[in-house]
Amino acid sequence: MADSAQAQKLVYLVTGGCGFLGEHVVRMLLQQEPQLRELRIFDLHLGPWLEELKTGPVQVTAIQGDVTQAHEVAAAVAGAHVVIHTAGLVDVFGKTSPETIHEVNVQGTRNVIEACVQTGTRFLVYTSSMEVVGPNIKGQPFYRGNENTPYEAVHRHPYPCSKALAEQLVLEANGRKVLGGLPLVTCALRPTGIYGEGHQIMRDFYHQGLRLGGRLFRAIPASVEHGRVYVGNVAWMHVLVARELEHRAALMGGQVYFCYDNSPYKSYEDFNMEFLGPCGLRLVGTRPLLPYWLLLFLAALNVLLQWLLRPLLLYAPLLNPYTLAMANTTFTVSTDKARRHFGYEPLFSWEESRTRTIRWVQAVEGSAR
Ligand SMILES: NC(=O)c1ccc[n+]([C@@H]2O[C@H](COP(=O)([O-])OP(=O)(O)OC[C@H]3O[C@@H](n4cnc5c(N)ncnc54)[C@H](O)[C@@H]3O)[C@@H](O)[C@H]2O)c1
Ligand SMILES: CC(C)CCC[C@@H](C)[C@H]1CC[C@H]2[C@@H]3[C@H](O)C=C4C[C@@H](O)CC[C@]4(C)[C@H]3CC[C@]12C
Repeated sequence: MADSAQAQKLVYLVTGGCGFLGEHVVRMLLQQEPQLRELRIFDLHLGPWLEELKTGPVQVTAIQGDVTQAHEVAAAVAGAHVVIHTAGLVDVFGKTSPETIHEVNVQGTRNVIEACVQTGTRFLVYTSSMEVVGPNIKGQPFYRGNENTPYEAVHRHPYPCSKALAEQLVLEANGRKVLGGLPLVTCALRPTGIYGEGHQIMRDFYHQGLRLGGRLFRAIPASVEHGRVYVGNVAWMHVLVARELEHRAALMGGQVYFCYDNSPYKSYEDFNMEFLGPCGLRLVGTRPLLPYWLLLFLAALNVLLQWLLRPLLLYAPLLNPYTLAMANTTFTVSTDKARRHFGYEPLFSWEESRTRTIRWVQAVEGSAR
């Protein structure tokens, strides 16, 4: 991002820095970005682990704030060289209202962009999602596609709708003049399903398997491929993009990149078993135990129950028509755009990613006892 004369001069801001991905981005920056002077971590909920970071050579500034509040965002952005905007509401289970998802993901992103423009920050990296592309509502497969693969991106669910709108805002902001007259340089990273240490849904599946006597029951055909990428590699891509945006602004500005690594192409459940298997769980069935129409019926029933129970309690199971469509539609990427544009190579091999994730699940198991 800068030459050696600027060593230890840079100020970075990570929004959502206490989330699953955000924490990995924060730790990766501290390990891999020697030019960092100050790292600002902006989140609605600050984690206690931030304290341990404050003893290192880089000034770590924790900022409790809300991306929907423009003044809070502007105060955090002022004076930062780079903003990595990972904050977002990730909800495909109906826990939050569509309005709130829109407010956080779209208005929050708009606030980040405006803060960059108003305060003179020139480099903005946005964490988008594969869901900006698909799977679409028609359930059409996206088989090992890349950033240029034609695909009918049609969304109805609030989460992908919000991510698509926010990504569009970020890309359109590329080239806008920021305070001081220089152009804003933006780009968007689109992870597929992220896994690794801290992945809440993996934890949920693990606990569900324990409750079912060490078994999970196959619901999705093994032939349906679902793209997955290790969190450490996604974090590494963010760090590299942030570093290279200045030098390669003409090439990278306004671009989108899928996040990828060497994780194998598998179905969602078979992929999870790469970690849950060594932790003692078994996936029962070589074929789905329930026919698809019955799963669809149960998914629809869950929506009805969620609606009926809403006045009393929050019922938000993993299975609903949207998550079923996500898991049951092939969506995998195969691309080298990040390597060509900014020299990305995965920092963690598949074996390392797998070992680290298994170790983490085992630690979750230990702490649950
Ligand atoms: N997890 C995945 O598989 C995945 C895949 C693709 C893209 N993404 C994207 O990556 C980003 C991070 O996702 P994650 O899985 O780490 O989710 P996460 O929920 O673990 O992290 C999001 C963080 O944003 C913070 N946040 C939420 N609302 C906020 C607000 N109003 N103001 C400030 N901070 C707020 C949360 O407190 C949390 O720490 C999101 O933008 C998500 O859309 C995630
Ligand atoms: C049919 C059930 C038995 C299985 C349900 C699995 C379901 C909870 C999983 C399947 C696919 C998962 C999503 C996918 O990995 C990608 C993303 C993109 C990201 O932006 C947010 C998370 C999300 C939606 C995953 C959520 C959990 C899903 C739907």
